[in-house]
Amino acid sequence: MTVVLGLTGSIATGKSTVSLMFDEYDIPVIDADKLAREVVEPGERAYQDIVETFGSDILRVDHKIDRKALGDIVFQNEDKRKKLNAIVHPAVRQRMLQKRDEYVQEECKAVVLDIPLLFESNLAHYVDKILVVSVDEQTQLQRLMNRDQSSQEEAMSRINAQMPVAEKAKRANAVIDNTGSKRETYQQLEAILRQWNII
Ligand SMILES: CC(C)(COP(=O)(O)OP(=O)(O)OC[C@H]1O[C@@H](n2cnc3c(N)ncnc32)[C@H](O)[C@@H]1O)[C@@H](O)C(=O)NCCC(=O)NCCS
Ligand SMILES: Nc1ncnc2c1ncn2[C@@H]1O[C@H](COP(=O)(O)OP(=O)(O)OP(=O)(O)O)[C@@H](O)[C@H]1O
Repeated sequence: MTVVLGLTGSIATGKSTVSLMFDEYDIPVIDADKLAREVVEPGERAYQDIVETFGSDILRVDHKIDRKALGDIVFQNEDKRKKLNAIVHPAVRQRMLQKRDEYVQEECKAVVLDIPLLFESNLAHYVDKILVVSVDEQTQLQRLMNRDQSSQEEAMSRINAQMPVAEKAKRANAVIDNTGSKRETYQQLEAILRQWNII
């Protein structure tokens, strides 16, 4: 039986960093952020809906969606964010579950669903176990600003668009504290996967 692992955390707490570590164990990862980029490519249904809802000002000269411009809109305004979510999330969910089922059919030992909004979007029932990647708020803010070269204000508006990571940690089956080095994070992941008899 394939164990379906839900990997989550809050923005910039280290989900992508941890998701890369599953490679080491040949455990496949389905990345919701990546699927969310695929479903808004020109020609896709969600692309059309986004242009109709937000106008052509959010398009680049090559007609692709200007993610920075759209992000500036939706992370400042909850109603607009909900509208974007309502367009993008159903398409992401459909692709994610299709991929999950393919791995289950292949009888993989485990498959990871890397979903930033696992709790916010009530997706916990799609997975068997939930792993939350956590850091303290100061580290989260600093890493986000460094990674995205963003101001404190921009970073805070993104952080505030999600459930606090401490809240997510309370609902997890296991928590990885990613405040230390990547090596320490890797060791925690390994211990959890052993405990769950996945490796
Ligand atoms: C607003 C958009 C265009 C900004 O794109 P950008 O390339 O700047 O960011 P990216 O997609 O890489 O997301 C970075 C992180 O932001 C956070 N985030 C993204 N969307 C949301 C959202 N709707 N609500 C809360 N947090 C979000 C996640 O932690 C994500 O890992 C994009 O995030 C988007 O289309 N979001 C809606 C779809 C979505 O919810 N994706 C997240 C998981 S499915
Ligand atoms: N243990 C660590 N030590 C130092 N830097 C780290 C560590 N873990 C992650 N980082 C850095 O912090 C930033 C955020 O990490 P990452 O992109 O993995 O977060 P994320 O949770 O996937 O973010 P998002 O929600 O935006 O997808 C990245 O620049 C990453 O290189």
